[in-house]
Amino acid sequence: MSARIIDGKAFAATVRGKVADHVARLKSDHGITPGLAVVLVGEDPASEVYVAAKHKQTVEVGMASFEHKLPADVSEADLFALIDQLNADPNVHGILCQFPVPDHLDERAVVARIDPAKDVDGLSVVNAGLLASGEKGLVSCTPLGCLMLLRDQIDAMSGLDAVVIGRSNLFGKPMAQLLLQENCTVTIAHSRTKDLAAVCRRADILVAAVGRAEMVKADWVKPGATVIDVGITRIPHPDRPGATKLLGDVDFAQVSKVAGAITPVPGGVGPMTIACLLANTLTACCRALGVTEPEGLTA
Ligand SMILES: Nc1nc2c(c(=O)[nH]1)N[C@@H](CN(C=O)c1ccc(C(=O)N[C@@H](CCC(=O)O)C(=O)O)cc1)CN2
Repeated sequence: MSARIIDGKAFAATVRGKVADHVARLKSDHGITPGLAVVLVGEDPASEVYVAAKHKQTVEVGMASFEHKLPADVSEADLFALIDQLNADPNVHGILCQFPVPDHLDERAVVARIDPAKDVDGLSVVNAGLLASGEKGLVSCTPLGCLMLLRDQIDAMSGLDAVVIGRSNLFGKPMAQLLLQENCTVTIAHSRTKDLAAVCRRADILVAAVGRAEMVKADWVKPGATVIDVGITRIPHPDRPGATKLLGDVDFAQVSKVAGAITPVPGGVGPMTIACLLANTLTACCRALGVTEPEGLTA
């Protein structure tokens, strides 16, 4: 048996299309252009690529993009002054600081400085608390993207066993909350979980976000399960000197023979992250204006 390959790149394009349609309506009906501000501290090469992609896709869906690049040694006070200015700017509906930030800055303090209504990364304590309470907030982009892919793949998630490997605030915890909201029976597994393979084998939905390349093997997966791979590890390409290759947390070649459906890396979950960031910015803008929110773009 060979698993269905979940095409996250195509799905993300559909999400961006829906966002663009709604942005056009906001402009024509209300004269409003949603705006996203992205703050990049330092020169991490991967972050520069992601921030450039965010800018390009923001403009493509018709939103305003505000990019702020700060030096790696920027003080916390200067970074906070910029965030305060963005919080107060009525043309900015979403704000995010690209992670990781340099070591002298505290990611949690940075997130806490952002107005929760503009926290389109959904990482603030307020938004995490709203999600945990089942109330309306802004949901972290990568878990929201995984939820959209799962809803598209599985007709009835209610009652299914879901295992999330990874317990980060950015991904594992919000992912587990979203699966719980879908009435799954949810287990959060992590580095201290006993017999991780056996725990994973129970899952109808297995979501891997451990950050260890190809850790999830075929005998960890229940036949027919839906497998979502959130890992991205870049390694030197085995056949092409100087080139690199991306690996997920799942051994794709092995697991795709057992799973019912699986996301590839690249082209699975990754593209959904930026698509959901745009969806969150649109949602934040609609809420700020008190106008109808788009359907199907939130949890
Ligand atoms: N403030 C945040 N920082 C970071 C986040 C985040 O959600 N908020 N997530 C990641 C980086 N990221 C977006 O910021 C991101 C990661 C991956 C992709 C993506 O499209 N990946 C492609 C492969 C791209 C490549 O070739 O490298 C894929 O998987 O197909 C988009 C965005 C950390 N920081």
